[in-house]
Amino acid sequence: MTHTEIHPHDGVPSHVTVDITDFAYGGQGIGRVDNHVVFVEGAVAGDRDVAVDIDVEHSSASLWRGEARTIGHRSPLRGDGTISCPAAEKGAGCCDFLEVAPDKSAEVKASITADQMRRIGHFDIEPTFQTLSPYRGWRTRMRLAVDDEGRAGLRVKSGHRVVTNAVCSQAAPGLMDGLDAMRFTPGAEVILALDSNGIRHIVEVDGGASSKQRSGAARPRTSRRGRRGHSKVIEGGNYCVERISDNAASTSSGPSSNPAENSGAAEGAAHSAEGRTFVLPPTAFWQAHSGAPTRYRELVRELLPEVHGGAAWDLYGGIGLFADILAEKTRGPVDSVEIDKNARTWGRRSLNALAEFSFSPSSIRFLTSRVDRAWSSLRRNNKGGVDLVVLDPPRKGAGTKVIGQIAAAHPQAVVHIACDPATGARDYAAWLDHGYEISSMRVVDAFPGTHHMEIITAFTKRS
Ligand SMILES: C[S@@+](CC[C@H](N)C(=O)[O-])C[C@H]1O[C@@H](n2cnc3c(N)ncnc32)[C@H](O)[C@@H]1O
Repeated sequence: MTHTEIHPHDGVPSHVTVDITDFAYGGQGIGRVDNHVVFVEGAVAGDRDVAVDIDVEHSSASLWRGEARTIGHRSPLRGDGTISCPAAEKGAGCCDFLEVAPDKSAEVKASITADQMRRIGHFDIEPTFQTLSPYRGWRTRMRLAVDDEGRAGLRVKSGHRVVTNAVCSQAAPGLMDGLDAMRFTPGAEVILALDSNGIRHIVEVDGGASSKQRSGAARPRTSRRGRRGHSKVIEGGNYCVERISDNAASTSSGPSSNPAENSGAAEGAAHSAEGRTFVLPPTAFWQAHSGAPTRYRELVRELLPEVHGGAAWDLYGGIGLFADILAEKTRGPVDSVEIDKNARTWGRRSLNALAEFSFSPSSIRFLTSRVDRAWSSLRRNNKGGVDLVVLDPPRKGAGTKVIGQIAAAHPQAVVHIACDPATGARDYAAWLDHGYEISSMRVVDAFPGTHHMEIITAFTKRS
């Protein structure tokens, strides 16, 4: 049923009643009123007779945005409402997909992915989907903002206000405990990491605020000033570690109620994946879901063929989560390319800690470079060409130019991991344009309770 109501403002009504037919990538429900598309927060595809308060300020003549006030008939995709997030209830922009039933979430995300592939990539596909346990308490890494009073918390969905004194239900047990009592530098950011030994690492890094905006505690000694959202890892900062579970004995300097007093060199956080231990700074990239590193390694292993005597690239490689798998597959050289200059040291250290190898550890080379500037080194290192490629770019994707450059080296098989279906669709279409076909696309519900997902796609060269 559709129904528009009263108080038109520049042609945009203040209330409508709609049926919700689809999901937007962003988690909102989509309904239609005549020729108008309505994006509805809090609505789920399949809801009917949804009364919507329209946000007139943020709507245009053709696209209206609003929030569900009441749901006439609930969608079968809805959960029973028993899962909640205290931080989201206070306005934090964290858990924005809790209306969808946990056992339907992966399927819904696969259909959102298929929709993005069709609209942006202009190809049809039905991805398979997988869940990842646990559904709540899965996040081992968090980046928090610090408010004017030095309290750390999550930002509200749209805006800069920081939600404090509320735990996000994504957080692994203990990750956010006791934050209310801690004080940090106003304007800074706080990284929390819970490692596989049950050690919590708390690092204060520069949040990009000017010194005039700061007050109170001293600046982190070794941090560099950076823009918010800048992709470089900011090193140093005030740091403390503490043991919050009985999994292992801690050699930490904490606990402390004031991490700002615990300035010191960053120790590594130990994370395990498929039984392998990777040690890396808490500020470096590591997959957020506790089960993701193992699952992704299993998928990369499953989706790539063995090419003994070949060569491989692990692009956007982090500390080399996939490099040893590529080395096993090729028994030849693997180049892991990563922009973070610490990755080489920590990647090598983690590799050297391996007790057994089915490959030569020296065959894995860590290159510190942007991927789009690594071609001459990669060509020099791989005169015989490359056979296998894993690429795992950040949310903005690799871009069509980079895909073209990889494709020019003619790898026979590629696994491309995308955490955004829109940029993923653009990049995947570029592979199709360069003579590759999709042999498998898996959507993993790796960010449960949020609208995010991970898409792991295998391509093979068309003969
Ligand atoms: C999604 S993470 C994947 C890391 C790794 N594959 C893993 O799973 O642990 C993306 C990585 O790309 C790195 N990165 C971002 N932009 C880059 C670029 N232009 N060139 C090389 N690495 C980049 C980031 O520092 C980050 O480590």
